Amino acid sequence: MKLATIGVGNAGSKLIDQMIEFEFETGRNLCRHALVINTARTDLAKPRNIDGDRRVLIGDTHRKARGHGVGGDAEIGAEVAKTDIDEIRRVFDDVEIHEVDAVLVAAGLGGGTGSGAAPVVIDELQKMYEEPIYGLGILPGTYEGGRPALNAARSLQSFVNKVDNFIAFDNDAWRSRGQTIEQGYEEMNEELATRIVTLLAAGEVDESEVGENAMDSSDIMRTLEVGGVSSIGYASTEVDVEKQGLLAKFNDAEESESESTDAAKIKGLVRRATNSRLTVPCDVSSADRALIVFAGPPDVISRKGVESAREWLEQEADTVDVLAGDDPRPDSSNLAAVVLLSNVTDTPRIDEIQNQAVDAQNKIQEQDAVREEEIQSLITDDDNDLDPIV
Ligand SMILES: Nc1nc2c(ncn2[C@@H]2O[C@H](COP(=O)(O)OP(=O)(O)OP(=O)(O)O)[C@@H](O)[C@H]2O)c(=O)[nH]1
Repeated sequence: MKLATIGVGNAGSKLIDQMIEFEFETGRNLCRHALVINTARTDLAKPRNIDGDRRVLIGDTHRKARGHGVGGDAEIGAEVAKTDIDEIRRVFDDVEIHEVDAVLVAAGLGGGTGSGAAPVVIDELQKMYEEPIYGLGILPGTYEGGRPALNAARSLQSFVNKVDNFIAFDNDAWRSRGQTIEQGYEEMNEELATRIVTLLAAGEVDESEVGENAMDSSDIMRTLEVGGVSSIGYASTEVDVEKQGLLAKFNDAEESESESTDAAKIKGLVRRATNSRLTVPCDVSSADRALIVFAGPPDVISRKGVESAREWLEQEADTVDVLAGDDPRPDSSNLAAVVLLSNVTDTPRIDEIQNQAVDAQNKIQEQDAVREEEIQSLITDDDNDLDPIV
């Protein structure tokens, strides 16, 4: 697949940057266009793989932002994106949209810029292009408190309603003990970039150059077109280079034995990917559609294994809509299986965020009511202090 990628806010920009890094390292070419949008000048300077003219600072003339971010305020995030929409549109104009299959917008939903500005950006993209728009959103951790949860709950709803599919990543599920938050983020970004690029870069190669088992970008788009929230599972294994070289010399009996071992390994890999820590924890059987990409040297991808893995996933996901295909990487020293679970409806963390957001909203309303009462009593006291008119 070929993508135009847009990072909104700090987390969104870091993610796009990390995706490009992973691409370089593995010889892929998924992100044909990459741009980042932010309200904080210092954060905008951080990505290592984005050209200077592909970084857009918004809200620098807004009295509450002034190039320093919006401090978690999603309303200001949305406001500055609307005010500076011409600037954003001007940078979009340079995107050669006919070169890409879809647009991916990434954002941290707990932040003011990510949650507020990203939906405005998506609205604009929809006005400009016919191509599908996918969202990649990071859900804030419980430890961050009510405000990020409230931002996320609101933004999630508008993301899911607007985009063609929303791929979620849960910071809570990926947090490890004994790390600072920053160290944790770095690792999480690497994990997420590995999954998203391995999945979406399948089908980037011209069909005529690869075998009939190759995954096509239209298969991925078909799986995503059901909309809703999606989750991704991943597992990989080292490839035995020696054995690959020896395979051709096997006699018939040895070949069929080795074939069934390879088939079992392929199925085992898909099982491991499905039962691994998913980008957002969910009940696998609630998926509407699913897809498996095998990325690695084509010689080690047993057809029998692919078919039995596909059948196994059909049962697990309780859907007949399961596609499987290869992303041939002849020089790779490992084989990865990525499982996309599309439109999953049973996602406990999303329910939790919604509850956390309701609590936060109630608390804000209570605080507002107390403040209102205090103001009223001050006014009344002031009235009482007035000298009687004689
Ligand atoms: N996984 C991951 N999550 C991050 C990272 N940085 C921030 N987050 C999460 O994303 C949310 C938003 O943070 P930022 O992206 O810094 O905020 P912003 O969208 O730039 O908005 P403001 O700072 O309010 O202007 C946070 O609440 C965290 O949940 C990161 O590098 N990786």
